[in-house]
Amino acid sequence: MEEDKVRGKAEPTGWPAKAWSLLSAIRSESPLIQCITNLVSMDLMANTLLSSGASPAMIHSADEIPDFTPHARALCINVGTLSADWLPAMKLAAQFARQSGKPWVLDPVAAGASGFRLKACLELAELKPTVIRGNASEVIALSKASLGPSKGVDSSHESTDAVEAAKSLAQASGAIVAVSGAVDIVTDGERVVGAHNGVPMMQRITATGCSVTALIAAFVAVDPLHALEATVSALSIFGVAGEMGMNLAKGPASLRMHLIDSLYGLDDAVVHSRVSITSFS
Ligand SMILES: Nc1ncnc2c1ncn2[C@@H]1O[C@H](COP(=O)(O)OP(=O)(O)OP(=O)(O)O)[C@@H](O)[C@H]1O
Ligand SMILES: Cc1ncsc1CCO
Ligand SMILES: [Mg+2]
Repeated sequence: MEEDKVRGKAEPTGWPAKAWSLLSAIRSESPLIQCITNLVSMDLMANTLLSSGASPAMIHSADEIPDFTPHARALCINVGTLSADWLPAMKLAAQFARQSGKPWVLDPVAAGASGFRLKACLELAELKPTVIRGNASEVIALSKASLGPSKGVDSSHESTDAVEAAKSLAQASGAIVAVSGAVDIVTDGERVVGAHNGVPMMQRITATGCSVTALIAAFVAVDPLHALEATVSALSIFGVAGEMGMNLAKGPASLRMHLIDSLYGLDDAVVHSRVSITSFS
């Protein structure tokens, strides 16, 4: 009973089967995912996508976007090391993705850290992202359109503190909103679903959040009509890879390696026994 309150209601609809079928689709279709991301995350993000079976391309020049973006199956935009000269390319890519009917995912890194960053994130959120994924502090800042308190790129809040902020951001933007943390929360503004996988050590590796945002783009690429289900599946699968990796890791650096290996090696049996997704409403 007590556990039900904390973890949500048991899910009868076969989430592990859904997560496995989407991961299998990524492995067989190898969707091309364009990433415009920060300078810290490029390596881990590209390797996360490759180990899932997707095909990453870290292409950010505005000169290339008209030719390239329409060929990508999905786009990931991350503002982590934002500067004024990158923002127009981000907006242009988002517009090309929309025009070509492709999903795109926004990671509003440190949205509350400065006025420049907050304004940029709010402008990007107006370009109709399919999914917005941030940590709790980022989602609260974006939802309230206000600065901090912020530890920069790390969260000062728990994901469960951000449920109402996530719902109102989803309603205002039309996006699925995902809040990462000990429990990953995903909402379309009405439904709220939680993924309970992962290990705390994942917070000790920079860019795990950025990388799971790109993984969400790959999951949404293979099931664009069910973005909420694809988003929660991606978060759960990444968490399962973290759990499996943690069995072999000695600390953050080796977890980084084993997480990638584990994502590559996930099989039907592990996914079915480990994926833990529940509905909150
Ligand atoms: N306490 C925790 N227990 C289990 N998993 C966690 C925990 N905290 C974070 N995670 C997982 O770690 C990953 C990164 O989430 P986090 O909230 O740290 O993102 P972030 O702050 O955007 O990270 P970054 O900016 O470094 O990319 C997610 O997959 C999330 O589920
Ligand atoms: C550490 C850091 N600083 C800007 S982006 C980034 C990666 C994690 O978001
Ligand atoms: Mg982040």
